[in-house]
Amino acid sequence: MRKPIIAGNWKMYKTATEANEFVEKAKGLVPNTDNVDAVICAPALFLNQLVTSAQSSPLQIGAQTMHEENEGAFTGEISPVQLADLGVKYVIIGHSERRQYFNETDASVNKKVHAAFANGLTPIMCVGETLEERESGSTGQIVETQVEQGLSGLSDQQVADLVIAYEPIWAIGTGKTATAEDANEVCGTIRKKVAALYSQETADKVRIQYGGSVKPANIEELLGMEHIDGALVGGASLEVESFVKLLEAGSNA
Ligand SMILES: O=C[C@H](O)COP(=O)(O)O
Repeated sequence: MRKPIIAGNWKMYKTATEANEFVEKAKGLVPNTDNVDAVICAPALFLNQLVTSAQSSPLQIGAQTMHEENEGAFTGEISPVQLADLGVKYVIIGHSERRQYFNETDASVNKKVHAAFANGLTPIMCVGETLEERESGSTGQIVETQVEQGLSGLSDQQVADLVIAYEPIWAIGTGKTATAEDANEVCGTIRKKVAALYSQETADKVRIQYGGSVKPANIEELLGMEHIDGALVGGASLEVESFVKLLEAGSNA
């Protein structure tokens, strides 16, 4: 059985003070980690302080993006070496907002996934279709291509260790959630693609999250689905109370 992973993505929200207060409060409330992985992906500015504050608690800290090079003249960017040095464990790669506003492509996502592994970070690789793509019936083909290109050149072990987040773009921050059945169907398509590219054994190990308007009211149904192993959560991860409820659902899944 795959261990559920609930990851909050704070995006560009919270001040340093608010971020600290959240982690101080949340870290004592994270349920039994044998049953769920709990991650907060915070703005890069706060990673240092949050890793320190979450130390020796089950809460793990992740980044929201990174550059693919270890170092260099890339003004404003943050490297995998710098993240790993801080003690960051996870990094979101290729979130749809990065693809849409910062020109990230499947090719750059693939480079970043390799760079994350090379530095001991676990990538949360995001895939998902637009509303137009869904309506034209090309969801399966879109996510299969994103998976194939994003994973290109990885070993079986690396694929088994990474996390894939399926986020239909039309469901992000809109209050519209894919039905649990629809989300499960696409997560199943992703797993089947991993099996075709690697092996059934590897596909059975990779954890696939659903993301898009996940909240305490809908998480249980989503986690009850065969191919959904967790959630990547924006809005509902900003308040301790709702984040902890999501973790509890993960722990009981
Ligand atoms: O990374 C998280 C997703 O973009 C989902 O955001 P949301 O839960 O606010 O819809």
